[in-house]
Amino acid sequence: MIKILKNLSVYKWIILAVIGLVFIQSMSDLFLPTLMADIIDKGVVRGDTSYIWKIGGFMLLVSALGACASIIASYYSSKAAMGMGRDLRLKVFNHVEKFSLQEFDEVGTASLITRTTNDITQVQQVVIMMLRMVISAPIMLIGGVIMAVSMDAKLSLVIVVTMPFLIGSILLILYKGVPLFQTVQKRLDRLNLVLRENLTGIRVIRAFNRETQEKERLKKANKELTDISIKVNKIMAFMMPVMMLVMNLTVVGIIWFGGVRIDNGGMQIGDLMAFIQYVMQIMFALVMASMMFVMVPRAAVSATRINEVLDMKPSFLDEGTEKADRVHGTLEFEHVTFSYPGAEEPALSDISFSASPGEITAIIGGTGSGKTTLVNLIPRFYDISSGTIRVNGVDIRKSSQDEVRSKIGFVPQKASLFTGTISENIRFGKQTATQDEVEHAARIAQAEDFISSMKGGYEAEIDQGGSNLSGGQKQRLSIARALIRKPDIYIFDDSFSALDYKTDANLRAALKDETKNSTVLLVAQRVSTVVDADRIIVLDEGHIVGMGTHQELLSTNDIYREIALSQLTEEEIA
Ligand SMILES: Nc1ncnc2c1ncn2[C@@H]1O[C@H](COP(=O)(O)OP(=O)(O)OP(=O)(O)O)[C@@H](O)[C@H]1O
Repeated sequence: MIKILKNLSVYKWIILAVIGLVFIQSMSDLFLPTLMADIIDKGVVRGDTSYIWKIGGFMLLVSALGACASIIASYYSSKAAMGMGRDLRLKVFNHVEKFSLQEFDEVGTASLITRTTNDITQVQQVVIMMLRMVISAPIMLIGGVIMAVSMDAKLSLVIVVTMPFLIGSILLILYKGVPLFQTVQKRLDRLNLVLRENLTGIRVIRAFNRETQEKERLKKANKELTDISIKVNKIMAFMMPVMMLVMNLTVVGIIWFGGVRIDNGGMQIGDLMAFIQYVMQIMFALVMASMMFVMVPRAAVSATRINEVLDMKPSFLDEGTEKADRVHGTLEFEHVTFSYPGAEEPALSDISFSASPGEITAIIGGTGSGKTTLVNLIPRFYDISSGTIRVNGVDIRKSSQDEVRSKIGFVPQKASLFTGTISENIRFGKQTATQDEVEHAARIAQAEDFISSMKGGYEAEIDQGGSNLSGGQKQRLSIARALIRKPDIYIFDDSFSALDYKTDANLRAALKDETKNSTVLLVAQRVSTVVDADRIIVLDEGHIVGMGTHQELLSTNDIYREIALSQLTEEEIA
């Protein structure tokens, strides 16, 4: 929590102002009962109206000052807390941006979202409370005790008796409630996860008629969160009644014993009324403090969750400085082995090959053979366990990730687009691209026809996740986005599978010219897509089990022949 609060340091002047204002407000609150005692004892009892007017006016002034200080303090404390929330969200987001996919897998996207939103809001709320109460509660407590004792030390014994009850019951409630806060946040994570899966997977859920089961799943996660929240609130709900009970009993005790003291002539009526107010202030200070004790542990849980993300070191550092431009358009894998964290077997073992400019290297293999894993290693989404990968003749660990990625045009297996226009989505690959470049990329990616048939053409809006486009259209835009960069290395991860055979063939033909000075890595399921490749790598369970041209592999590689025969006729193969 303290670590998170350090983020407030940029607002130190605002905080100092809040502290000053809260101090003024607390002092005026402490001063008022004494003035009231004065009015009663010297004005009301003696019938001195001018004294009542004089002190009454002064009381109004003091309260006005206190009220102004309180309003301005509220404004500035909210400003500091909200500012801190904004900064933290940005900080977490920027930090997460540096993560490799390994860290994403570890924390989970749903949890990252909860941590950046709900957890930060929890901390934000507690900061507002803290700024207001951290100063005023001790002042009111200590000031109240001093004033009460100075008014009547004997009567103060009543507080000494009741206070331990109050503090004891608050501690007991906290002891029961606080451990549950962690569970509340975890269950919120879970609810977010189920919600996210449901909303993003709505088509599949409907197609498989899984609505009922999914509703049940959501109901369960929702109920679990509700149950634990109710449990926590039930415990916390005891707090107020217990405190009010003790407070009211204390007041009854004071009136009782105070009445006796007034009867004996040891105390004046105005003093008793002021005394009651001071005791109320002491009790309220304790109530405020206990509210802090409820909110701080909850926010501390959130702070820990935020810190977990902030403290998470990317599994590899981005320390390389070399320029990746020794031999343009080349890609080399040298004895590369890679295992996912926690996996028993490596996903890729001893992968070696090299590709030169103008060449197409295709990767083919069964599902789960490691094709996507292999291409994900090139932009350094994951770091390899051993071996070397060279892009443009430079070891990717010796260059910065930005440098390596700037040389790559990556088309992922699942086309993901962003809200915005078609041309904005294509320009995602190169911000500075001209309209001609955008159109050229779209033409090569065989996207021109469908773009021009859309209302607004290149300025047509794309819905969230590209939901108003077909799978093949999304795929073509995602290809255009990579082409526009004119990179040294093109990576197509099974990017042609959503295209019909004709478009697939046209696209590959158009690409040939475009990629003369680059190297192309092409993951494919269809043999027809890879027949013209200069080199086909056959992957099986993470191993290269064959490498060569279509014809070479047909005669030498059983696995490749099997794949080819399952898809093409004997004539097509020949
Ligand atoms: N993020 C991950 N964490 C752990 N294991 C993973 C992860 N991604 C993939 N794997 C495992 O690595 C292996 C290779 O997966 P990969 O996605 O590379 O296969 P693929 O050949 O691309 O398959 P497909 O053709 O179905 O896309 C699989 O056994 C898979 O279970």
